Formats: sequence, structure tokens, C-alpha cells
Amino acid sequence: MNAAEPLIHIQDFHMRFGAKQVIDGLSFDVLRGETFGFLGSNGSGKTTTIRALLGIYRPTSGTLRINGKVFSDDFGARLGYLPEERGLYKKESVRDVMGYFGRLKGMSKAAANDFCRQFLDRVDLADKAELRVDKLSGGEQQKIQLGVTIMNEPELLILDEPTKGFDPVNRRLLMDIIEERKRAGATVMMVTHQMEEVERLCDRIILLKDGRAAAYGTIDEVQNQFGGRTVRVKHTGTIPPSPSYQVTLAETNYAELSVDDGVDEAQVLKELVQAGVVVRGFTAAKRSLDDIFIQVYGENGAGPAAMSGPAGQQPAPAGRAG
Ligand SMILES: Nc1ncnc2c1ncn2[C@@H]1O[C@H](COP(=O)(O)OP(=O)(O)OP(=O)(O)O)[C@@H](O)[C@H]1O
Repeated sequence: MNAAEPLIHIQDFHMRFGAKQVIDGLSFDVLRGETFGFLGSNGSGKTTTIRALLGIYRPTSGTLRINGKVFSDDFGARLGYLPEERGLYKKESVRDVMGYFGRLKGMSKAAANDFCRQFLDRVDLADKAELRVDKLSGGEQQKIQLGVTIMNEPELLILDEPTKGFDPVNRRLLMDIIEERKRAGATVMMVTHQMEEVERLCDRIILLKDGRAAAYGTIDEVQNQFGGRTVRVKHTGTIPPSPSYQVTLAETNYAELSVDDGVDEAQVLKELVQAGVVVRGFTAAKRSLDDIFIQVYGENGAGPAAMSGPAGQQPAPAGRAG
């Protein structure tokens, strides 16, 4: 297999359940060594796509390949899959469960034990190694499941909402662990609804809408595609409505405004000051992914250039790949 070939290749994928067309001509690639964000609103078909890619669902039509082939067991040991539905053997101890999966993934007993010790230490569960899995909290069980997913250092990680249900401290810890795998050369395809994770980890993204790509490319490319900028304002006083901007986030003393391409940020600042707002901080940046997500999926949402078909739009590999 040519190393320049994408590790995952999906072309003109359709999936129907009865009369319901969930995926309608979806095409995208995941390149070797990149972290790819698979994004979309609830029910847009992300898990369905992953299941079809891994042979759990049979696609209605289309091409779905990993490393140039339909997924089969011979790639199994090189894949770490964290499914949306979590599940471990709950009546066994944490150490036994991790040891069992380690052997299943072809690790020696010593290597699995070493990993287990180091990982539990890292995720602050060292004192729970002998506990039955069902005595752990939901978040703690999820940590173990992520550990099991990465324990044999697979070259491809497919993670379906890996940080779902975690508090901010543990979410950051899990992102650190995923980022380490990425730095070690793993290809990561992850589903997440957390845009801060996407901005931190992902080289390229796809936004799935109506069964196809509403946006696809590097984060910069997607931001450029949607245009506009976000202005972040630290302030005292009330931000008034204005045709120059839309308030997309309003908290006490902090707001984010979405500014159209034709409007100058200095004009926005002037308007705020004239309206009596005390501005203590003012920064302009490209439109946030949160904002883009809301535009695509919000009421009447539609991207500026919703991609009409599978062809063409295959951006060059992202420069930020780690
Ligand atoms: N086996 C199935 N039979 C019938 N419909 C299904 C089946 N699997 C998924 N669907 C439907 O396909 C649609 C997409 O579901 P899917 O779980 O792929 O969405 P998702 O993007 O992963 O959503 P979420 O972000 O909420 O996890 C949903 O409407 C779901 O009801």
C-alpha cells in the first residue's frame, strides 16, 4: 500500500434504513498521521458511517476502505476503536479486564501489565486496579475503556465521542492522551461535539449534514469557506443590537459577536463605545467553529457552499499534521 494513499477512503457512500436515507453520497478521506474531526449534529449519521466502515453495517452502496481494503480482521490489531456504546466486563477487576484485552490484542502479559500500571497512574486510578469494573463511576469506566483502546499503540484510532461525560479536568487529561498518540504517529478519526477539542486536536474536519459534507478541509479552510469574523469583547454594560454584528454569546461582562466580511471591526468598537459600553478587552479572530456549527445546523441553517457531491473538494493534506 502506497504510504501517500489515505488510510481511510470513503467514496459515494449511501446508507438507507427502510425508507430513511441517512447517508446520501458521502465522500471523504482520512490521511495517514492526521487527526480528523468527524462532526455533525445528533442523528446526522456519524456512528452509522463508522459502523459501515468497520463492517458492522452493510452499506447500501459506495466504497469504504481502510488501508486500501474493506475492513477485516487482519487489520484488527492495528485498530483501536472506542464505540459509542461503552461496555466492559463489569464483574472482573480493572487489572484483569485490561490484561484480558491486552492478550486479545497480541500483547505479552508483562507488556499489558506494564501498560495497565502506567495508564492507571496517569488517569489517577492506580488505587482502583483490583476493584471490579462495576464499582467504578461512569467516567472512571470510560477512562479504562480508552486505556483498552490505545493499549497496544494501534496505528489507527477511531474514537466515537471519547470525552463524552467527562468533567473539564478529565476531558483535558483525555485530550492530552489522544494528542500523545497523535504525536507518536497514530491516525485518529474522532467524533466530538466539543469544538474546543476540534480546534486543539484536529488537522482536518468534516461537517456532516443531510447525509453529505456541508464542509470539509483544514480548520482554516472551513473558516475561510464560511467567512466572517468573531469579535470577543470583555465589557461592562449591555451590548445593543446592531446590523453590523450578531451577538452569538452573551455572558456577564463577556460577549462574542459575529461580524460579516464587509464590516470593519473598528466600526463595531466605535458603535459599542458610542452605546455606552465600557470595553475592557476587544479581540478579533476568524469565525469560531461553534459559530459555523450553529450556522450549518441551526434553524434554516445552510453552509455558504454546501458541497453538492462527492467529487472535487479534496483539500490538500493539512500542514499542521503532527
Ligand atoms: N440500525 C438502525 N436502524 C434504523 N435506523 C438507524 C439504525 N442505526 C442508526 N439509525 C438512524 O440513523 C440516523 C443516524 O444515526 P447515528 O447514530 O449514525 O447518528 P450520529 O450522527 O452518530 O448521532 P449522535 O451525535 O446523536 O450520536 C438516526 O436517525 C438513527 O435513528
